[in-house]
Amino acid sequence: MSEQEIRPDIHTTAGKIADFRRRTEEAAQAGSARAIEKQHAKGKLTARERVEMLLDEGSFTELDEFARHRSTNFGIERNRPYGDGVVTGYGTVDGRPVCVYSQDFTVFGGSLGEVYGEKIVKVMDFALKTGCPVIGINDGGGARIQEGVAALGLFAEIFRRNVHASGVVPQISLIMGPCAGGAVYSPAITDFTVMVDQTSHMFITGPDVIKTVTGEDVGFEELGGARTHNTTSGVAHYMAGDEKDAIDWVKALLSHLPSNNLSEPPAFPEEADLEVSEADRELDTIIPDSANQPYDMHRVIELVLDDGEFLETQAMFAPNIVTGFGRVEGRPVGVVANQPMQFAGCLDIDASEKAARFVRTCDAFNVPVLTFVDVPGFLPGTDQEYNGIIRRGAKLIYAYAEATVPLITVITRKAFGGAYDVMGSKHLGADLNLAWPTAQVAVMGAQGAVNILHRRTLAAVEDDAEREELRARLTAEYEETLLNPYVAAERGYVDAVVMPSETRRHIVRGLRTLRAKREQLPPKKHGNIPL
Ligand SMILES: CCCC(=O)SCCNC(=O)CCNC(=O)[C@H](O)C(C)(C)COP(=O)(O)OP(=O)(O)OC[C@H]1O[C@@H](n2cnc3c(N)ncnc32)[C@H](O)[C@@H]1OP(=O)(O)O
Repeated sequence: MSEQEIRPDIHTTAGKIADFRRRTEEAAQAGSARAIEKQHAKGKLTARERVEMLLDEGSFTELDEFARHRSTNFGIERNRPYGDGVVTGYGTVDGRPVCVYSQDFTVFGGSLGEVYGEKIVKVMDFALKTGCPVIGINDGGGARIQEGVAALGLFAEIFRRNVHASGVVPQISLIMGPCAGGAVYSPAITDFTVMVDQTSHMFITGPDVIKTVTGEDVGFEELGGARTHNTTSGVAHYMAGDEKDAIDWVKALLSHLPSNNLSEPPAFPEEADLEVSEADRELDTIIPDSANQPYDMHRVIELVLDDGEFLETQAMFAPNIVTGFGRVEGRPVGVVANQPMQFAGCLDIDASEKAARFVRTCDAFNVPVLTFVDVPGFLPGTDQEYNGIIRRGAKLIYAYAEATVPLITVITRKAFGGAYDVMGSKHLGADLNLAWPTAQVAVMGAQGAVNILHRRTLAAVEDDAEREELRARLTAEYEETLLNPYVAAERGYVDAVVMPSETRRHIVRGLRTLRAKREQLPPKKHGNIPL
């Protein structure tokens, strides 16, 4: 290749255009061929391949393609790739605008320096100004060591924007490689975090540091892999099988969210058939005769949502409560539901925090919340008490009580004690509270109540058979008096007792009417949710 072909004459228009083309080409191939090969060998896509997969074909407009670092430490000035290791810009997903940044592990291990950070800050500011979601694709070694405090400063600038954007535009983090040290706090502040099984890791301190400080032996996967953060820590909302699965999930998620807090979630023009269908009738037989027998709340949710389609969030974490999105009459709804198949549907710390955050996300983004209740109470135990079920369980009360989006609650079976109050009760501000004839709204179940109320009477009966006969009579008396939905209905605490098969119809009509709902909380700087 001649010297002229490599360096065109930039004193001519043709030369300037050729020079521009050369630079663009260089920017598109910032990582070395070896680094890209290593990336692919790990089953990972490059930063640009991921952006292409996420956005509608041909919709991506890149920003700061020619940005380069200005650092001089440790010889880094000899390597100044265009883009500085992060691809940023905007495009569309299903025709709706989004902003995106994608960390490039093939350049300085995706580590964040000053210029790289400035690029992310710029695209976040752009998203805030234009009111569109930000999707961050994380795959990097955190703060760029050579750039020291400049890198740390830019991380904090990103955190500040994450906080300011919170509740204004949806923020979604895809973790597709390492995300280590303080860098984890940007995804942690965003609304949803998606991890890929085996290839993504999040941790504050890595296995080597842990070994040195605490002596614990733990591998990357066990410490901060996708499974760990989906099942144990609750940091992640979805565990994807591969990168395509992760991106598909994010697209489905976006289809349930508005572009920003001032707009409505996207709706399909559909009119629900309000006739009771065969599928609806399945609900009339779903509750077992025995109060202690579980049933799958997923089925109830599927039978109420359009086409039975439910996008579950945090499915592997705190499975005693189910959260996720679906549609009713073409419009997105958030669903919160106790799951009798896990811990009998009891509320515990993890379930309370999972549901509280979900309700607040729906409220921030104008998504109505449907709550299905079958809760025997809070999970007993010293583990729960010592770890703060009092202050952490309070978050769910807080979330429901401050929510101003339409709230519809359906009590399918148990709604006992404080958990009745917590789970979207009328008293916390729900708009429509329905109960099935199988509902039991009371301070506690029959066995516990009889043991407390009639302990002395029962103890006074010496003959075992006689005592059990009396216990059965007292239990039946309690069940008939209090274990039903009608005491609550008498007081208007439930607005209607409905046939289970008519639930969908009631929800459709309720949501239609509640579209006009306007509610405001007292003006204040901000509340003080028990964190
Ligand atoms: C507020 C935020 C504060 C923070 O971010 S504190 C966290 C600081 N970062 C870290 O402690 C992570 C350091 N890096 C690592 O542990 C590992 O590189 C990591 C991310 C697990 C990836 O491991 P591997 O897949 O084995 O890749 P590798 O080590 O060969 O790295 C590939 C190339 O990337 C480079 N790199 C990785 N992290 C870097 C960093 N933070 N600053 C500057 N360069 C970094 C690394 O030197 C290597 O470069 P090269 O290919 O050998 O030229």
